[in-house]
Amino acid sequence: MTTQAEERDTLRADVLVVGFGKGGKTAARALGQLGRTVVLVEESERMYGGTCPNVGCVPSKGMVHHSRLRRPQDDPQAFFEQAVTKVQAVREFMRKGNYDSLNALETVTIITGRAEFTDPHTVAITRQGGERLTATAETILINAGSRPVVPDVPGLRTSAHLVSSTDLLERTRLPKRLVVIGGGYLGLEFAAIYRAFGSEVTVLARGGRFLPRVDADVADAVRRVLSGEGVEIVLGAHVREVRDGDEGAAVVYDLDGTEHSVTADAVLPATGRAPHTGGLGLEAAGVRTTDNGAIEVDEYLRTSRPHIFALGDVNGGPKFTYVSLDDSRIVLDQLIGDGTRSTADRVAVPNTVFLTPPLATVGMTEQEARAAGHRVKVTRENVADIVAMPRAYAVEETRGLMKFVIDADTDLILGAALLSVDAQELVNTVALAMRHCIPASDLRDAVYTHPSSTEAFNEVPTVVVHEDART
Ligand SMILES: Cc1cc2nc3c(=O)[nH]c(=O)nc-3n(C[C@H](O)[C@H](O)[C@H](O)COP(=O)(O)OP(=O)(O)OC[C@H]3O[C@@H](n4cnc5c(N)ncnc54)[C@H](O)[C@@H]3O)c2cc1C
Ligand SMILES: NC(=O)c1ccc[n+]([C@@H]2O[C@H](COP(=O)([O-])OP(=O)(O)OC[C@H]3O[C@@H](n4cnc5c(N)ncnc54)[C@H](O)[C@@H]3O)[C@@H](O)[C@H]2O)c1
Repeated sequence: MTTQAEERDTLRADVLVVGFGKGGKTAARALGQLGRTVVLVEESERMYGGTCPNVGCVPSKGMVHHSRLRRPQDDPQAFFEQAVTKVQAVREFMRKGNYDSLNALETVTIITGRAEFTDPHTVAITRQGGERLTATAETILINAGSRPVVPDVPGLRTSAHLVSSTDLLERTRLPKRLVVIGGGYLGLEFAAIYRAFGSEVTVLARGGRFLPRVDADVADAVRRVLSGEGVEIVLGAHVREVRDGDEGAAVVYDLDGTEHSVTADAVLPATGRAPHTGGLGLEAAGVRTTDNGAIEVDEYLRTSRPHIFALGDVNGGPKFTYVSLDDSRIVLDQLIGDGTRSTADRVAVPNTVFLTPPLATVGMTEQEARAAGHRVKVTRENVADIVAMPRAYAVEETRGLMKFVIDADTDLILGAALLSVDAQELVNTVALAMRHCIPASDLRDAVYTHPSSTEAFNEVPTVVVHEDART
């Protein structure tokens, strides 16, 4: 039974959103604009807008940008400090913009506090300082994001030199020697950023193959770019221990049966992120999780309680801002549309590792295409050799390559890997072509602006380096 005081402190809304991430805020705005009452609960006032604008995509790409502007005569520490200040100012601008744009809607109430389910329709909210209130709604959207995983390496979690990506983005002291454990998205982006700012950087990557999710020729090209910038990449490293000492942390690893050690004043584990479900009280709501700790959802993002949806990183799908955004489209379609949109509609979702030049990929690798039974035609060219793309020379960035994997029988594009200037933009055009079954020859014969990077598409699909024989 609820007491009178609890009744008074209970917020009632049509929709309750837990977490101010991309999916949650987009859905909250759309529903609020339609006149639905929405309560959005965000645990930290520093996180209005979620991970991406505060401690993720936007500040990290800001740091990529600033790191490339450093000239040899610039003092590394002073330059770095200025860059952090500028990037944090953008964060503040975006944080405020995110808050204001939702707060401006009369139908939306933002509560800053931590939400925990007490039953399938209710959450208890604990504000900073301990004040508690409750919120209840017919429909609930969970958009609680993810948390970095710190591997269970002796000495790592207690090391004074352990840093997270958030720590690195916020601190104004440039690490002299950075060791990155893990060679995925975050590891490689941060390695390149801090190297360009002037840190000595070592990436310890497990497994014998660099970037296992791309073809070996592309991975080699990426490795050459990073090594050329002075990033040391150790493949097949098994990190055994982190030992703090006077000179910093000694990161001890095995390589081919021999023990090695590298000393660092900052150690960044970049070994993946896990869905942030701890403390949500999902049991009280009857919401099931998977073996990986993600909230279990169907293709419409409904959880095991059909009135509760999970959007973004917390549902265990690909961890990208644009996927969280697409999740909001699916949920909105369930709530106010015809209910047909689902995760199955996602075809040719591209992604980019924001190196310099960026690596952008979409669809299948050459290996995957063959495994899927296609007769494959591969076209590939080094950026420096693409006559149709003088932009690479104009902007002095001729590193990298472009590669297309094409179905040799249908001429449909199966996948592409673009390591080149502007790749983060180019890949979206390829993805659109793939989604709409536009053949490679149409991409080749289209009229593009000049001098642009897209012009490369006039040429690269003609440079065949391999075609599987007909069987
Ligand atoms: C350094 C870095 C760089 C990245 N770069 C890119 C990139 O370039 N491109 C890209 O697409 N993706 C990138 N990502 C991934 C991207 O940031 C995430 O996939 C995306 O932000 C996830 O959004 P979301 O909607 O799942 O939730 P989030 O934006 O993570 O929001 C979840 C919110 O919920 C709040 N919350 C959690 N639990 C509770 C609770 N119990 N009560 C109240 N509030 C709660 C959190 O404080 C948080 O604000 C990057 C990630 C990192 C860390
Ligand atoms: N540009 C972008 O879109 C971008 C940038 C940064 C982060 N992100 C997102 O953030 C998430 C987290 O990034 P991430 O790079 O941490 O994860 P990730 O999954 O991309 O890479 C983790 C890497 O760490 C390795 N690894 C795991 N355990 C290890 C261990 N004990 N020792 C050594 N290596 C180990 C894995 O083999 C893998 O290569 C990603 O899923 C990604 O979606 C995206």
